[in-house]
Amino acid sequence: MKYLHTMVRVTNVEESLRFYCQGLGLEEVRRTDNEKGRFTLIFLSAPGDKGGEVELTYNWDPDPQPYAGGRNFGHLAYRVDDIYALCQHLSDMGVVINRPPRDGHMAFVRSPDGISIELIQDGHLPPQEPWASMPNTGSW
Ligand SMILES: C[C@@H](O)C(=O)SC[C@H](NC(=O)CC[C@H](N)C(=O)O)C(=O)NCC(=O)O
Ligand code: NI
Repeated sequence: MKYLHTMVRVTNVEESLRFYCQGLGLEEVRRTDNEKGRFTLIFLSAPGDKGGEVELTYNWDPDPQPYAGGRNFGHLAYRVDDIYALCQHLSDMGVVINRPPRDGHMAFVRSPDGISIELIQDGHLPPQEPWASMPNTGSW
């Protein structure tokens, strides 16, 4: 058995690609438009990591039920090279750093649709300003 992907439903393709690609650095590997089902699937993966993909599902017609994550879904986790630089980049793009990387090891942000994303850097780094003093803005 091989892990393939995690599917998340998105309400806005452009905003989602701005977050997942321009923000996190994922790349679009393929896309399918389904005229009959009236939806688009966009598969993203981290550069050089053909293992786990994220499948963004965009339904062309608004869903009668707003997408509200159940407590049974936790997060998508990525190992990153420089957690401080990535969080600064995301913050500069207007992404809220819900849980700043105080210990230089782990941070949490959310996608435009509220999907929790865990960022992990191997090895603990000393706290670096300003993240070390940044309030924890998330409800974790
Ligand atoms: C391509 C393969 O990886 C899929 O996941 S297709 C699964 C299929 N997706 C859809 O029909 C997308 C549109 C649908 N309205 C939706 O929002 O899911 C499917 O069976 N989806 C049902 C599900 O619960 O995943
Ligand atoms: Ni799928």
